Amino acid sequence: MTRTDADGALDEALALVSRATPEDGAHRASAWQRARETAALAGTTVRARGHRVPLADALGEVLTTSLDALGDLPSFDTSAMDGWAVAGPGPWTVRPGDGILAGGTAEGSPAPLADGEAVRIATGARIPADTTAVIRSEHAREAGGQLYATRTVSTGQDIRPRGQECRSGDPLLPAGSLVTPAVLGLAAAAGYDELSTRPRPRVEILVLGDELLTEGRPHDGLIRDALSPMLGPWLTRIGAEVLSTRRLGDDPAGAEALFQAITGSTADVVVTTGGTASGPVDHVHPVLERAGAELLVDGVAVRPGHPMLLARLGDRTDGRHVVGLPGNPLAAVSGLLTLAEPLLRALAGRRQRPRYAVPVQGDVPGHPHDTRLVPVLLTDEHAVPLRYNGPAMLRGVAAADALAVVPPHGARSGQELEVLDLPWAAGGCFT
Ligand SMILES: Nc1nc2c(c(=O)[nH]1)N[C@H]1C(S)=C(S)[C@@H](COP(=O)(O)OP(=O)(O)OC[C@H]3O[C@@H](n4cnc5c(N)ncnc54)[C@H](O)[C@@H]3O)O[C@H]1N2
Ligand code: MOO
Repeated sequence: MTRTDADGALDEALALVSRATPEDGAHRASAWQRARETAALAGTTVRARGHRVPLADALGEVLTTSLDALGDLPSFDTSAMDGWAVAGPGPWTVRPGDGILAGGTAEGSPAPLADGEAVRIATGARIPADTTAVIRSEHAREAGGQLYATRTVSTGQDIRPRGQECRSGDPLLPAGSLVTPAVLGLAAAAGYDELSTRPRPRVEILVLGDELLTEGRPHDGLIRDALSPMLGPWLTRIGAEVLSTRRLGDDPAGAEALFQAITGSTADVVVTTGGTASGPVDHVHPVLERAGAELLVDGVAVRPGHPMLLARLGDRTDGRHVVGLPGNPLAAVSGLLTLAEPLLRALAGRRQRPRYAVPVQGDVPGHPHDTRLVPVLLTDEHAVPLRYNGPAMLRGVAAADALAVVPPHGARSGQELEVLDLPWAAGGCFT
């Protein structure tokens, strides 16, 4: 998408989502799918950075330039099998000595074969000049210094010719490709030591709340902070570089610290938890307003998680983003999947996750107006909803493979529901 297209689409999305005026005045919530699109578009408009990194550090990043062949692959004619290199029709006279092994030789190229000559050769070894075929060891018999084929030999068999996979300069992968373990292997095979990639988006996590304990059992109205241990690893799994996770209080000093953290952060995305609702110590909205942030999403018609928000500081191309996750733990997961993941994927230059649907097992109750995200187990045939899916509960999601997207009014048994794989349950999670 060009900048202009992306800008236009973002404008359109924003016009639809912000400041909607429902008759009941209930909220200005974005529709769930629209909120995801807005988050993705917000990331798309940010100008891409690039860096060159050693191969291992590029895993999970996206190529900023195409991966072009630095030379021919294979770079020499290669034996595909252990056996014999032969020239011309048999039987052949066996060349004395150890044969040709994979790897370099002190003498450089192996000596050419004379017509009627055979030499032992290993898989991956260089083919001597004038070889016409390789015969697998199990398809030949050696007797009295002569080699006899036990099967018909066709010209060129079991020889991998130079350049079979690619010629120098051939594009192996386009810019924008995700660097997977297979890409690392290909890049190494092609002779690369470094790759040009887009750095992972940097994220800072701010966990708000005075009632949070960092160790021991909950007691006396205090609860354990469930989000600090969860969000860093989760965001890392979806491709972010997590710079820090800090806890801030709900008091005025906490609000000031939040303002300083949001305005002074060097991260591409600040993720906050808690303080998104309208309670007396819910500081996120006032702090964003004071910071001059633009609210791109202010509430989403999804349960749990409806107070989630997305804001931008600065302009579209260089701006930084704030994702405000609700404090209820499953509501925070909902915000992570609805806003943080699409934004981070776009900032990383990755395509959005492919959408797919699975029939649900059993009727699933719906919210009258809002989408529900419900933890499910995936079987070969069904998405099976799990209990303990309340906003304050992690028991369901901890046992789940995915979250099912349940439309307003619910779903009937067998109805196809979109599912959002959790990063550890789906294939392709290597970061
Ligand atoms: N008057 C209204 N009240 C509430 C609304 C509303 O629309 N109007 N929305 C409710 C919904 S829905 C949610 S979700 C929460 C969102 O609350 P906040 O984002 O402001 O979060 P807090 O009030 O700070 O905390 C809510 C809840 O979550 C617990 N919490 C917070 N942080 C953590 C943590 N790190 N680990 C574990 N649990 C955490 C906190 O103790 C509260 O129980 O607001 C509703 N209220
Ligand atoms: O929707 Mo709240 O987000 O119920 O937990």
